[in-house]
Amino acid sequence: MDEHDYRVGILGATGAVGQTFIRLLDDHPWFTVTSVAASERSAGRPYREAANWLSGQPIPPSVASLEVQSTEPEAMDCDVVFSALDSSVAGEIEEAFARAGVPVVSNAKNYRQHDRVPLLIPEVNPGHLALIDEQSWGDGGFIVTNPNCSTTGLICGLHPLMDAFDLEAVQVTMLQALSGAGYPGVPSLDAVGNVIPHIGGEEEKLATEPRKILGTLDGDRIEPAALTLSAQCTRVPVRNGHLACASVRFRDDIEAEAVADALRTFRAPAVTESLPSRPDPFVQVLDAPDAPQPQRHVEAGGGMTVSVGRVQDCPVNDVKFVLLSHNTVRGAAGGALLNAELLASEGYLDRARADAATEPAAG
Ligand SMILES: NC(=O)C1=CN([C@@H]2O[C@H](COP(=O)(O)OP(=O)(O)OC[C@H]3O[C@@H](n4cnc5c(N)ncnc54)[C@H](OP(=O)(O)O)[C@@H]3O)[C@@H](O)[C@H]2O)C=CC1
Ligand SMILES: N[C@@H](CC(=O)OP(=O)(O)O)C(=O)O
Repeated sequence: MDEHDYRVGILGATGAVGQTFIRLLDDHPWFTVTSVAASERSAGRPYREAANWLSGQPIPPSVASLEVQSTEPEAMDCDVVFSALDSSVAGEIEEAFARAGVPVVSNAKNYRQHDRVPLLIPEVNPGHLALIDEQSWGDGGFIVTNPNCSTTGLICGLHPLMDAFDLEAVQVTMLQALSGAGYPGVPSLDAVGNVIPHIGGEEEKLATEPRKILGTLDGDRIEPAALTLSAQCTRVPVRNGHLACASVRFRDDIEAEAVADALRTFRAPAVTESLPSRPDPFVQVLDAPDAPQPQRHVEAGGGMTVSVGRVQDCPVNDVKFVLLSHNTVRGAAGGALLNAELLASEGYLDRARADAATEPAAG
């Protein structure tokens, strides 16, 4: 048996992100999917019938035959749940699992701004995991979230710059893929040959989530980073891959070459080294004048490596660049999986399992 060996339940398993979890967890060395849950529309049916499977690869046979459960703690036989629930129901359901002593690794937005809930990218703010010790749902359960998909990609590019320099402000225009809107998502007549310059709530998330992620843990709270960030978010007819056209301003005198160098030489913290889904490199800098492109570069590092190109001096801010990240892998299920791997390697899942074995689950 591996040092790490956990039974995983997936909440919202039939949806687009839930399916990506199932795909990424196939043959995972530490995690085995033992339960899948979704709405009452799907509960009671075999997974292969309940899910409108979107991937070209077949459903892993061990999952295809599982019966879909209702999203109640007592219906799920697992050590940890991954949540890909619709945000209209995620808040209540995730809380019920945490109160029942189950660790919740959530991809939904509901608890991202909760004072005691880490908004986590393992390579960026692994120390924020300590907030878990301040959570008090009962019975050892806890909630950890990953950021919005656009936020995740952008932060992967900004964190090495904040590490190396005194970053003051960021202006970014996001070109966001259709898969970010789930399935079936944006109506085809709105999407094809068009750009929609509004994604509900997205610009607000980009204004707030980075400040928490890049903030400093101060006792039992995060002191938000002093960073000014303004975003414009558009939906474009691309299948996968959110592209960010960004410019950054520093408090010191920094040029494009130094920015490219900081991105190339950044090394993720040692605590991430043993994590199976950790990409290497974390960020790749591409020199071709027409890179990065969603079609060519979105699958870098299995969808976990962020690509940066067109790093240039900028007459308005100091430096500008184009950044590409996989919105449903690095920005959703893959990011959450990496969070769960960090929880495992730092002992949080073993601790929760030990607590669950000694205390009766909440009713
Ligand atoms: N980090 C990020 O940036 C991203 C986050 N997301 C977030 O991930 C989540 C899932 O997104 P996506 O997969 O696209 O959404 P989908 O609509 O494809 O899937 C939603 C899932 O939630 C289930 N569900 C819906 N209503 C209920 C209910 N009342 N009770 C129990 N389960 C329910 C559905 O079950 P059923 O099939 O039975 O209806 C389905 O499994 C959302 O919160 C979304 O915002 C998504 C993309 C990127
Ligand atoms: N809004 C994102 C996807 C998403 O669901 O984001 P969030 O996890 O912040 O709700 C997009 O459209 O690409």
